[in-house]
Amino acid sequence: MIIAMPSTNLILPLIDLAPYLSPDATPSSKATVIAQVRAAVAEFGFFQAINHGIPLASQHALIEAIRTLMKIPKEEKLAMSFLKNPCRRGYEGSGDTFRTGDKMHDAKEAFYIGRPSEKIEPPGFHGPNIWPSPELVPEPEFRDPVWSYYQNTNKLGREIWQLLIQGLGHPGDLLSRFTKKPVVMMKMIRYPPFSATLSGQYGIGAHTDFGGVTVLLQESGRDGLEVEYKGEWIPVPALENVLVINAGDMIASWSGGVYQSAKHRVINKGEVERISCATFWHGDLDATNPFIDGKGEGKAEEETVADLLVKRFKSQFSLMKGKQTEEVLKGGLFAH
Ligand SMILES: O=C(O)CCC(=O)C(=O)O
Ligand SMILES: [Fe+2]
Repeated sequence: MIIAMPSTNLILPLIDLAPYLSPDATPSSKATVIAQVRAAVAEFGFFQAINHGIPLASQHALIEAIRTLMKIPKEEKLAMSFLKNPCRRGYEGSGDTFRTGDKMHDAKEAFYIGRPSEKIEPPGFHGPNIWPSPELVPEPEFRDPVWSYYQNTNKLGREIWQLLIQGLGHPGDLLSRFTKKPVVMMKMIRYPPFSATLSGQYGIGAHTDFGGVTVLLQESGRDGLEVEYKGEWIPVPALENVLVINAGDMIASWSGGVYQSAKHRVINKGEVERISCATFWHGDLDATNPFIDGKGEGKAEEETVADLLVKRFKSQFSLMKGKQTEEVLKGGLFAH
């Protein structure tokens, strides 16, 4: 297989979040970080973050938990398939995702959890998470570290949203306008080694994230992520304790194009599997652009978070067997 090699020496900005997040942050140290984040996301749509507040032990435990889960027998994973789940939690098999325009299915496999709620309401969005039975994977080996990391990343996603909001000149607490019960989905991913992918197949094909803030943890040393910048692919190294943060299409649209939503893809060229975890921090299902005070006109401005989620699902699963797609859509399911 011929892989286009990244042809650039560019690196994504690396931002130290401590002067914003630490208890002794001052208005001026916070302003510096707000400006750095605004500049990075306006230019690249992405940045790398250090001193982000997620303990290293929590990151390591999560990576191990994902590795453990992915090793259980295939039929046990398929029994938890997200395609059968009424609120799109659970297991996505290799080959389940196919974006319109792609030549091949993604090689990755994934497992989703989200904000848990007892009731499935509305169908397709909010509901309980599913977990492997403790006999199969004891809770300390999956459920506990995953839930603990989810809470950490959920907290960080909120902070990043506030940084971006302030970068547009609004008070950070504008966030409360669209986050009463926000959709915050976490996708734990395994990319097979290069030798186990088909010729021409990507781990995850080029795409933009469609929603709000994405916080990505990569297993350190397992490179593979590339971000498009002015027609070139910038490789993003997988560094220990460095998170990769990016804005989705909804932020690009809500910000009137100030922030970019950049295309990115993953090719695992290594001879070992690659583990990563992306948290997608969106907003309330009925939220529309909070920056225009409900006065905006035109389709893009009226699109709700729920509309965007459904649209993405339709485009990613367009080539699934017809009947299955219909059933899944009827249930209001969607995917990232
Ligand atoms: O695994 C990665 O490095 C990127 C994942 C990603 O882009 C996504 O899930 O949307
Ligand atoms: Fe992505």
